[in-house]
Amino acid sequence: MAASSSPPIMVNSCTGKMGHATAEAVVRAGLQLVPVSFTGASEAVAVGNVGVSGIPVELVHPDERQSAMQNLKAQYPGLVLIDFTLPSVVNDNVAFYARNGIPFVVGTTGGDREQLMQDARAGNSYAVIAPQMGKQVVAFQATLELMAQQFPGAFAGYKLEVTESHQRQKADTSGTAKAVIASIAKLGAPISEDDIVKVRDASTQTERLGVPEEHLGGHAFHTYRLTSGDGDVEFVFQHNVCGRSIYAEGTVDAALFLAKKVAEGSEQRIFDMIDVLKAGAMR
Ligand SMILES: NC(=O)C1=CN([C@@H]2O[C@H](COP(=O)(O)OP(=O)(O)OC[C@H]3O[C@@H](n4cnc5c(N)ncnc54)[C@H](OP(=O)(O)O)[C@@H]3O)[C@@H](O)[C@H]2O)C=CC1
Ligand SMILES: O=C(O)C1=N[C@H](C(=O)O)C[C@H](O)C1
Repeated sequence: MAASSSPPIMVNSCTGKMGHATAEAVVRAGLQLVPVSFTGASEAVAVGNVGVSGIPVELVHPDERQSAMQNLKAQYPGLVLIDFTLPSVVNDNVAFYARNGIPFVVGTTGGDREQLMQDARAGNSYAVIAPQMGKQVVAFQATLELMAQQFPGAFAGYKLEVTESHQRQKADTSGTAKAVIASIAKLGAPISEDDIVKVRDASTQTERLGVPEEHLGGHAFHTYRLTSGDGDVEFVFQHNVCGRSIYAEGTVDAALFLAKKVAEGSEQRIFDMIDVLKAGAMR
């Protein structure tokens, strides 16, 4: 494997909101953005390319991606892929990356997560896979997980209520919320993923949750409320994010971390963002 502390980075898809923000963060970090991006079959492809910080990035239709991949592997040794696509295509993409033996970072949520992990493992892939890339939110997740390990059942008998609010177009239930309830379940207050309340309408977002009008198109407001059986005690954990730069910066950290792991020939090959944070690899 090519050793690289400064790997060429390809972002799929630069036509999407997170993909574009991440590609911009790659450029901001002074790293080499591969000027090619796999994208969906929508009309965006008709445009042929998309500009990222003034760099024209060629768009590749799913039908063309295998032949493009051959060229990219030859042209960009040490390549790291980043995937911010859609829950409906993430499994197919991960299987494709794994088949091609390229290290990858997956921020895309949803899809069949068990299958996704299975495909990454079957390909013996180097990968960072996480539903949340924002450093401080990852630290919160890590803290909850530590609390669950140290004090399992500490919240037994408590009732958990979870609300997540995102931009109208978000198809799936928050992957972060799903991960957080898995930790809270170990603390003794389990709920089903179906019980997570999804808010997607603008009036509830602005009037009830306080989402600023200008961030209706890009926000992630999460509230986890734990109430004791008798109603006398309440804990509320909340993280409210406007915009996408917190995730884009964290994703660049993940790509650099992964390139280092490849260069070291690390035995562990699959990581999450808690691993990246613990390694002190988040700026
Ligand atoms: N881990 C984290 O920290 C974060 C994760 N996310 C997750 O990232 C994902 C993307 O979110 P967001 O950017 O808002 O979504 P968008 O809808 O803005 O972008 C999705 C992009 O995927 C493209 N796409 C569709 N099919 C394919 C394909 N087969 N190959 C490559 N690209 C394809 C679409 O292109 P086209 O229009 O041509 O179909 C579109 O540009 C979601 O799952 C979201 O939950 C978001 C924020 C943070
Ligand atoms: O789609 C988004 O925007 C986000 N998705 C991730 C999730 O599903 O948890 C992370 C963050 O909430 C933003």
